[in-house]
Amino acid sequence: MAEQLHGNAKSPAPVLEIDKLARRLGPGFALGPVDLAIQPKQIVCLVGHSGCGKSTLLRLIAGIEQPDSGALRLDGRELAGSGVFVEPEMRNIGFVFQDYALFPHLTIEQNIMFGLRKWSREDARSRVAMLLELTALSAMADRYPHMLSGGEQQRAALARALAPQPSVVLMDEPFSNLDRDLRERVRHDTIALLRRTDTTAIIVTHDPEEALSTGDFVVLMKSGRIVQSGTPRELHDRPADRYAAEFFSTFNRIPGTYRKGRLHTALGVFPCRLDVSEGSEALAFIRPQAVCPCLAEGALSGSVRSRSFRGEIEQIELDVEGLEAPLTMRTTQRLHIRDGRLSFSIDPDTVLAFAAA
Ligand SMILES: Nc1ncnc2c1ncn2[C@@H]1O[C@H](COP(=O)(O)OP(=O)(O)OP(=O)(O)O)[C@@H](O)[C@H]1O
Repeated sequence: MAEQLHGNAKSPAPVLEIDKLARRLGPGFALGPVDLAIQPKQIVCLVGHSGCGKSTLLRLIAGIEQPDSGALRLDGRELAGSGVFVEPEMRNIGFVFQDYALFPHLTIEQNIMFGLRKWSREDARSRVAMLLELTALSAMADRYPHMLSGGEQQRAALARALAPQPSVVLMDEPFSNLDRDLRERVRHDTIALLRRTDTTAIIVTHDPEEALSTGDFVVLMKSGRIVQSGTPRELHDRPADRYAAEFFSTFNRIPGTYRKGRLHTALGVFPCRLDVSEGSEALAFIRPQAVCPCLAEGALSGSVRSRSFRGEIEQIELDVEGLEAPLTMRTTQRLHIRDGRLSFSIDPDTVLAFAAA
């Protein structure tokens, strides 16, 4: 009992509960069933390649699409499922569209005010003033959307979504319309604003790095299903399968044979747990940064095929006896390589193993 109480104290009731939600779109694509629980104040990144169903899931949560089956609860209230369907405008959910979708004929202040028609005039005015201030748009309150830069429009769209104090804000690729330099800054400011306002947010992105650096919790999708969800570190360091591993990182894939809890390869023997029979072929996934140059001559060495200096790091391709493909190494060290040969070691803690099939 004590354990249960402790467990409850650690994880508060989820804001949003998605229970076996499913939706078929035409003959070619089926989403789900998807299960997900989102905690208060969490920033969740929904990530995956184009067409995996991220936007469909977001639209189902928003109520723009109706599910074929499953249930959706927000703050314990049923939004969809068992004959219930709450219309989008009654859901208490904010939405920031990829193209921001600001009303062109309204000023920025009027855009933010739009969702507050049921508020008293005084409360609405003070809420809008506060959001203009928080998004550094006070000086632009009377401008129309086309008179704002891309970054400013993004902030205005976020302020409009936050105005009615939604339980959750959904953002569909909110940074993809911005050029690279601006994207980094706008992303930083957006996350800071979401944190300052204690907002629960679901952000869709197809960029693995953006997902890892932005989300408290990352949900990786493929073909309408969730492949893995967890903290950014869990997904990066302990991917559930090859797909998840290769989505977030590049690897050297080294063939080997599985025997007695170890993977035997041309680069050494690595302890691992695989659900395959003794003697099966398997692959060691070795990150380029886990291949470490040794100054002294070591047991492992290779001849340098190519070097590519990239500023902070150098990438080196090595031909190693026993390996068909070159081994990629990334190092921050400044190396003086003599005779075209380099000794190296492998950090075994970061090596992953997967069945070959
Ligand atoms: N109205 C529709 N009718 C039929 N198929 C659809 C419809 N809307 C989307 N699809 C298909 O459903 C799949 C998932 O689309 P969705 O927009 O959810 O993917 P996504 O992961 O958000 O992709 P992207 O990153 O490119 O926006 C795609 O294959 C798409 O072609």
